Amino acid sequence: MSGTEVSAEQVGMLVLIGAPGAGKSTVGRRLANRLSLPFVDVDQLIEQTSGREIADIFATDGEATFRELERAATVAALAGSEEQVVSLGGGAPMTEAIAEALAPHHVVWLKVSPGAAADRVGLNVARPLLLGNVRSRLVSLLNARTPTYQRLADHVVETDDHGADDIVELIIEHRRELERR
Ligand SMILES: Nc1ncnc2c1ncn2[C@@H]1O[C@H](COP(=O)(O)OP(=O)(O)OP(=O)(O)O)[C@@H](O)[C@H]1O
Ligand SMILES: O=C(O)C1=C[C@@H](O)[C@@H](O)[C@H](O)C1
Ligand SMILES: [Mg+2]
Repeated sequence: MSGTEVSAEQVGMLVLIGAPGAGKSTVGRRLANRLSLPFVDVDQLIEQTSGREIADIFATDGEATFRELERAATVAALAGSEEQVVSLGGGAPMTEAIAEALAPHHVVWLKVSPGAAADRVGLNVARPLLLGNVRSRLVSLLNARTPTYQRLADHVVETDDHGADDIVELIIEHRRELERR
């Protein structure tokens, strides 16, 4: 295979998990382009289907309402075995029904340190759980979530020292190795 496109044969559903700022949306979109696969960003899907921004759902209805919308949208996106790339919300794997729905798929954890994630997300108010001291919020989130990300991932990619395009290539190379086995 030559050029920028890569065969999608045997790729299966590829799901990106990780903290806010890990690069799930950015890497997911580029990966899907490279593999010529559909791309689903569940945060965007929730915003499109509800007609509301996630920050507004958190502020008006609270986190529990958002988590229920997230559960329904994510479990639906993960149903079946369609060849696609799916980027989850940062907290999605903490919901048990979502963790269970990940089991049949190839799950890639984009690992990021709190410092690198804070530098990437900056002071973007579209991330309601990071309001206040972004770095210390990320430290808390990562402490609580790292064991779950670790448990659910089939493949871990360290992102602090790699640009998004490099990460796309690392994931594609790993997939090729899996397919050769
Ligand atoms: N590997 C990388 N190196 C440097 N910057 C990156 C990298 N990946 C993503 N970014 C940048 O970091 C910011 C956050 O990335 P992105 O929105 O893709 O993260 P996310 O994991 O989807 O976060 P969230 O969980 O909040 O949706 C964006 O500005 C993006 O351009
Ligand atoms: O880390 C989290 O819990 C979140 C991350 C975002 O992707 C959104 O799903 C939402 O802002 C919650
Ligand atoms: Mg995102």
